[in-house]
Amino acid sequence: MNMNPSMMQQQRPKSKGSIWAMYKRMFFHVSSRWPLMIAALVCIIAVSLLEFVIPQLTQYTIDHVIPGHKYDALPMIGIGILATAVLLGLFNYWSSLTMASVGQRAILDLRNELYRHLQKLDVGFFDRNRTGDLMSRVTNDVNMLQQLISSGMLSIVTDLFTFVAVAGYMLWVDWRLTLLVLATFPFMIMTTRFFSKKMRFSFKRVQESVSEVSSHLQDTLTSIRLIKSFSSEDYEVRRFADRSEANMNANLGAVKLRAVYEPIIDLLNFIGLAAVLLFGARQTMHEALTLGTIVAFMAYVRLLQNPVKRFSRTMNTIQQSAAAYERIVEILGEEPAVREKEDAVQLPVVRGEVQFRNVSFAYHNGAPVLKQFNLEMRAGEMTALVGSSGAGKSTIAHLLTRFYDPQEGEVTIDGYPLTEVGLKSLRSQMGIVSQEIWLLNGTIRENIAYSNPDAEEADIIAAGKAANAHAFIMDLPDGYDSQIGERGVKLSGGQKQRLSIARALLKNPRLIILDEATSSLDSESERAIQDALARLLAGRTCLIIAHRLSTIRQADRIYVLDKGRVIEEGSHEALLEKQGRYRQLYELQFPQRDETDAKSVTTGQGKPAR
Ligand SMILES: Nc1ncnc2c1ncn2[C@@H]1O[C@H](COP(=O)(O)OP(=O)(O)OP(=O)(O)O)[C@@H](O)[C@H]1O
Repeated sequence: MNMNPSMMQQQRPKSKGSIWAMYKRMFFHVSSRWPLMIAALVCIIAVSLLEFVIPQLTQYTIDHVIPGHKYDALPMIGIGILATAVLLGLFNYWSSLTMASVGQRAILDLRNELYRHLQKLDVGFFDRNRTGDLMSRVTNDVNMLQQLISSGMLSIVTDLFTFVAVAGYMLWVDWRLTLLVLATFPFMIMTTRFFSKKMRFSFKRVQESVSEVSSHLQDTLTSIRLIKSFSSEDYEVRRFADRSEANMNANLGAVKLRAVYEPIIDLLNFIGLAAVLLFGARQTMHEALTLGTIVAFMAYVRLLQNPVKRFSRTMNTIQQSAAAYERIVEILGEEPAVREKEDAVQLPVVRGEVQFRNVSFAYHNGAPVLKQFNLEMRAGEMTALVGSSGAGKSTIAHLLTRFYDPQEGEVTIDGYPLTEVGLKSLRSQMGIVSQEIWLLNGTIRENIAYSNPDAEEADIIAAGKAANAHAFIMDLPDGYDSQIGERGVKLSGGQKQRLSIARALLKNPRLIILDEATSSLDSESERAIQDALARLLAGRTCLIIAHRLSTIRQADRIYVLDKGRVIEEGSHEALLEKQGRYRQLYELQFPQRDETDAKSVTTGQGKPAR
């Protein structure tokens, strides 16, 4: 079941996505790099102080150098301005560099934290959320924060420092003129507060629309064969265009807000400037101020307004980051439903005795799948599950691997409840060969060794041979180093299956879960797979989800399921004799075969070595 990003938000408690919380978390990520931060701060202070020098030199030139005809002071003033400009450049360069390196490190940490957290979440979480949306959060949303840290954070600190220093100095020079300028600030704060909320909302829409685009890409590019086979390219192009347009509209909405907000701040700045000019001109005419002071004061007003103007632009980045941050904390705030207890027992090597006791289970918001379900698997035996599609067979395998926890009842292995044991110690003893074959982009060797990364080359080849895969692997141009493509697209169905068997063999698990493929293979590869499977199953406890009854005649115990309940149970022969559901299913699959024939098959011939 998929849900869009806004659905994900409705489900969760409202996250504390405030700007302060965002800064606190980002500060936590950079706190260990305090020497670099102090270096950046020193540079910032130096920049702010140096900003004063040029207006001071201007005032000195107008008030003293020009009236006094001090020609010999001019070269020194020129050198002073040049030196200040060079130092300003250097300190700006150092502060940008140090803050960028601190910021990039924080982003790296955050992205890794997010990915680590995603890896901890349970399978149910991934059922409910779209891969494209999650990808967009880890890439696009984290990138948004990158902007905040590398440029936004620096400019806020610089601007704040400059603002306080300049305002303090101006108050000292002429408090009345300064108060005139500062009178416009409450209006700026009100305007900023008004727009910041709207901007955040608008940026959230932008980020969500990006995630819609990303989800669509993920869905369709991974299903390109489906699209081609139904000739639905044009349909998908139209759907993509709709999502792209929604993204464009969301972006335009954000731009519109910014386009209104910035001119309002500029207007307030001009009002402040005009007030200083008019009042200052009067004072100068009354000779209460020197011409140099008023010129220098106008420069200070600019210095004071620069950070305000810059801040109004940074606001954009801050709100964009805050919207992205909200989407990131939504995931970080998500708790895994399947969790390992702190005092979890590390499971010793198991015999493989499994019990399902009164287990009831439903998927998230779904109808009950298992109701008061009981099942027993004996160590070293083969237990098979049969039943109509949707009866709950794969669900039983999911509960055994603890991909999900049941709402009622318990599942135990060798008497240990699964909820009490370490997840790694449980899953490391299980091998899953599923009808949906999970392969990663990479080489054949990497895919086989995924179950045991420390495996020796000889073991990998032995697994390949035991899985009847060695011959086809050696026929490939690069043998075990051949690339198999995304999800193994370069391999046939049967080859993929044999690779997954080789991977399970290399793991050498105590317990095997075989969710049998329904796909019909040609008889040669079917025999190759059956042989490989027989080797995999030999000597282990096995749970087989059978679609073809021919493969489970040799099972020690067969459970027949219907709508999440066991309706029959026993050996193949006993179940055939019952003349119940199993027999019905059997006759459906083998319509020509009579009972005697069926029995003769089950009692010997064709039974794989176990
Ligand atoms: N991840 C999931 N989220 C929600 N519902 C699910 C999920 N997986 C399965 N279901 C539902 O649970 C029920 C049992 O599914 P399950 O896959 O266990 O059946 P099955 O017996 O293995 O079927 P089949 O033989 O077709 O593979 C079905 O109704 C299915 O729609």
